[in-house]
Amino acid sequence: MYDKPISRFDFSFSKAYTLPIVESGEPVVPVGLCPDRVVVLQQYYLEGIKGALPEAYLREEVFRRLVSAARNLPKGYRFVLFDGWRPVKLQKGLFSAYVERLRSEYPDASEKTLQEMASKYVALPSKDPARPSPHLTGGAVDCTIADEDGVMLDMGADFDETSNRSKSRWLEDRLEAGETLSERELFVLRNRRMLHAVMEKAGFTNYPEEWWHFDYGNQNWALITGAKNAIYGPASPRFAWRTP
Ligand SMILES: C[C@@H](N)C(=O)N[C@H](C)C(=O)O
Ligand SMILES: [Zn+2]
Repeated sequence: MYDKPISRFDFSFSKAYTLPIVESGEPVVPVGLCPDRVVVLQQYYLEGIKGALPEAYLREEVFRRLVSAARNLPKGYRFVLFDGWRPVKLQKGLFSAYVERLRSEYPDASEKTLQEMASKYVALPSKDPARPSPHLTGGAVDCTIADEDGVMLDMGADFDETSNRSKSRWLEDRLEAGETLSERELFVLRNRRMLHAVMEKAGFTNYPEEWWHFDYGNQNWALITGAKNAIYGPASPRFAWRTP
């Protein structure tokens, strides 16, 4: 069970952003209404990041696919959703916070270099209809799995950890290189494979630098699946009284 290796993909945002988008017009819906399968833990709201909201939102089909993926988890297990749809203000807040962190680590690096480095872990903020940041489309999901006690599985790297350990294939690569993994690492490998397998079965693709980030319907997804176009451009939930 869960012994299929996580596949390799040579991903690049610049390639993904060249793909056409044929917008489906599907609504962006709240996620908190299916807590037996998906627990919402809005990490950026909890951390007080500007633009973050207390509820999570996804395109309707993405939400349905996430719920259907949860049905393939072991009994009592659920998804924990750290983030879904993002307003551009939040994408900008995350990007600039990370650029500032990198600036203090690399004081001599140019602005262009810092932005290139930052975009490995936070997509460039953009609501350009031809190249939107993935989370602005409502088609990107940052998630993990919790067991029947509500404890998150050990994935070997924290959510949003900016290190090599976050690579989805971190342990696959070490195994392929002939390394012997510890008991804990074998457990982590099985947990990552479980997450990957259930998400892939539900039609999601994974961003190879982050074990927690999955896509459906946006340009990242179109690049990895070979679909001729993405179906989600930038979108927003309907807020009658507020524009985020
Ligand atoms: C910030 C992180 N959780 C994430 O979602 N990164 C990807 C690259 C993104 O911003 O789309
Ligand atoms: Zn993400």
